[in-house]
Amino acid sequence: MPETPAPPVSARVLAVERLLRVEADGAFVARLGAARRGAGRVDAETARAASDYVAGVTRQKRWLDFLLGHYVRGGLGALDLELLQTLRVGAYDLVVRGTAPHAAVNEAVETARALLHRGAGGLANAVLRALARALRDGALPEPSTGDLADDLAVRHSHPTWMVRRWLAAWGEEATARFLASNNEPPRFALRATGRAQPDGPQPDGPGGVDALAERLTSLGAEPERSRWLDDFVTVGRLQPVLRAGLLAEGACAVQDEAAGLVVRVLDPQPGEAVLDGAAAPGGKAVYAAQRMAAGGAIPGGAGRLVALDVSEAKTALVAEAARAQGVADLVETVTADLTTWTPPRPFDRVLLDAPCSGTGVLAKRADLRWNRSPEDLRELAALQDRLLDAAARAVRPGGLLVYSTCSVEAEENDDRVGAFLARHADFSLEPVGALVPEPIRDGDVYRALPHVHGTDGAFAARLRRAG
Ligand SMILES: C[S@@+](CC[C@H](N)C(=O)[O-])C[C@H]1O[C@@H](n2cnc3c(N)ncnc32)[C@H](O)[C@@H]1O
Repeated sequence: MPETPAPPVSARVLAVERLLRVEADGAFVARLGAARRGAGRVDAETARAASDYVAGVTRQKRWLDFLLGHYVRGGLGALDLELLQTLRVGAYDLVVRGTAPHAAVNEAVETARALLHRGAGGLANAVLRALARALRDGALPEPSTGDLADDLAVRHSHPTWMVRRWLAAWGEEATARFLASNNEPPRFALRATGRAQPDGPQPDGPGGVDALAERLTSLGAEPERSRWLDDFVTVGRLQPVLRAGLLAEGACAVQDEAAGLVVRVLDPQPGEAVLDGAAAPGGKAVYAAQRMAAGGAIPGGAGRLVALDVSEAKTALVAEAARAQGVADLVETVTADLTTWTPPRPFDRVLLDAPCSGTGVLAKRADLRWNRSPEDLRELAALQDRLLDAAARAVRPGGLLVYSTCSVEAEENDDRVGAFLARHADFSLEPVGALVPEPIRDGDVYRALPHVHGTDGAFAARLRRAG
């Protein structure tokens, strides 16, 4: 008997199944997506559409639950979990994606029936029709608790404790813009590696960016040149880039412009000894090595970048990226705990891209906002101080230490630099100056903010050791 092929699964059903697993296991959204692909009954387009739903609903769930709570008698707590997720996907379709109400409601009814029973379909129909009517009439419920932090947190779907901190630091207008930007579908930046035309002549533009842009255009990826870096482009969707194998081939690397600018702040030079003390998965280390290689001939083969990370599995990723992008001979990987590691020699430049809360990358890491707590910030600050002290021991007299994070919290950025300088009289803050474009500088330091610069959030400071 020939096997009957399994019926295709709809993107919304697949999204609901994945959302249930996210809630049950706390599994990271991106990895979940990867794990389900290739299961047979789901084609690539359906899997991609489901991933978009999972990321979007995960980001917006506080706002979606607030809306749905107005139309579900007895409250959301009484619903089957499958039905709750189905309603979230339906509400996301309606209020965020702007899917036609008829289609959004029908899809939700079908999803509820497929996963539960007819009755669930009826409830989905009633709830989402009521929501669609409110949307049509411009009468969506708005949070109004009288507590601005709480109201903004619900409206923009963030934890209240985070919003309270940003309000205190930045005020209402900037906070609201930041929150909104964390819910925008992110654009992805790609760094040209000089290998976009491996068999052709030396490509034009820094890092062969023109050749890369040409290839991306031919794939329909619609690249735009980066506003901040002459060797970066941005694209709206990564799928065509992945499908064409450009990453595996080493033709480009996925790296946010904000991360690329940290390497510009480090400004590694050919022939120097450079340490990246928290290197995995290697985006900055590999870019730094490429800048060193592109900067000119290395006298006597001197000049190497040591990429150190505490995680052995992740250090392997650095080596892999260095190989794929053609700088394996410049990058030496080391698996060690930086706080107990003895540097084999003094380094001209040291980068410490510290573990952090990641509040600058909330748009890309859909689940991150729900997995952080105020205690994390305190623990991270203590770890950042220990790592900074360890990194400082590796810097030669007269050498440079660059401290960076992908956080927007002063407690992880400016305050750590201030505390470091108070502990280390032999270091002083050196302005980043023209190493990064003027609009993305903040006094002496580099600070990228998603709602201001359209990049991830990031911070970097140059700390010069006295000679
Ligand atoms: C923000 S990530 C680095 C990202 C990397 N610089 C890049 O651009 O791809 C921080 C890294 O610090 C590493 N790390 C944490 N504690 C460490 C320690 N004690 N010693 C060395 N590395 C550590 C983590 O494993 C993690 O890979």
